[in-house]
Amino acid sequence: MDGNRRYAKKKNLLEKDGYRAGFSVLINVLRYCYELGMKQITVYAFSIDNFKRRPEEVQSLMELMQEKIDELIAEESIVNRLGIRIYFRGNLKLLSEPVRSSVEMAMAKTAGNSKAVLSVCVAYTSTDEIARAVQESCEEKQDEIREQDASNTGNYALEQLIGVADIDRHMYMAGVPDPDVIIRTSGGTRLSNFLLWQSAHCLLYSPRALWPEISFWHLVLAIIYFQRNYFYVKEKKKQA
Ligand SMILES: CC(C)=CCC/C(C)=C/CC/C(C)=C/COP(=O)(O)OP(=O)(O)O
Repeated sequence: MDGNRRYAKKKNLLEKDGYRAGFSVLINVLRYCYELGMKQITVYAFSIDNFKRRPEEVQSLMELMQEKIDELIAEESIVNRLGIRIYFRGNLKLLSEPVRSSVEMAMAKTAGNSKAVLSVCVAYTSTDEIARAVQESCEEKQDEIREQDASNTGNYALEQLIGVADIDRHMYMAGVPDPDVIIRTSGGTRLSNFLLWQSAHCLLYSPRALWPEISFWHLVLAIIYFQRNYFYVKEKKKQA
């Protein structure tokens, strides 16, 4: 959801109002995706690198997130009306205690929704996700690794103990199908440490519009782009 601050500057708004506009667009996009039949939506809301921004900016974004999470899970919210289950994915222990509580409450309160899934990546970077998943996979196989150690043959068969499927299971994104398309707004064609593991066969679509300018038609164009390239993606997945 790139381009909120640029949008604020362009419209002569305060930075935090750029983020507010970004959140409103997220709600619209959720509705459009639902209407267009997309069942899995993942948004990159706050990276681990974003913690390095000015403390006032981080604070204001966290406050906004907390306020908006409460709106998202209100009884009559769009999320509940459409039956969307929310997951927050990332290194959640890096969040402050109040934000973490809101995030956990949102996951618990929407656990009964089953029509679609919204994954919100917060305190997330792909490299952190991969490193943690590898560490956890090793921890899980500790006993076997120790046994090999004790046998003292010097021949480690780690590739038999830890494979792609083991690492997959320990990802923050575990259980979410790999994305078909990543849409990066504001014209950038970088992944910025987002879903690196999961995007092996994924298309990247980058409309010039800033995130708060994204409309229904931008999504329709993204889908057309996907449809035109679908057979290539399908073939690549088959060969993988
Ligand atoms: C509850 C919930 C999910 C809230 C999400 C709110 C929201 C829109 C967050 C986006 C945050 C962010 C750091 C975007 C990157 O654009 P940028 O600000 O870096 O923009 P720039 O590239 O113009 O500087």
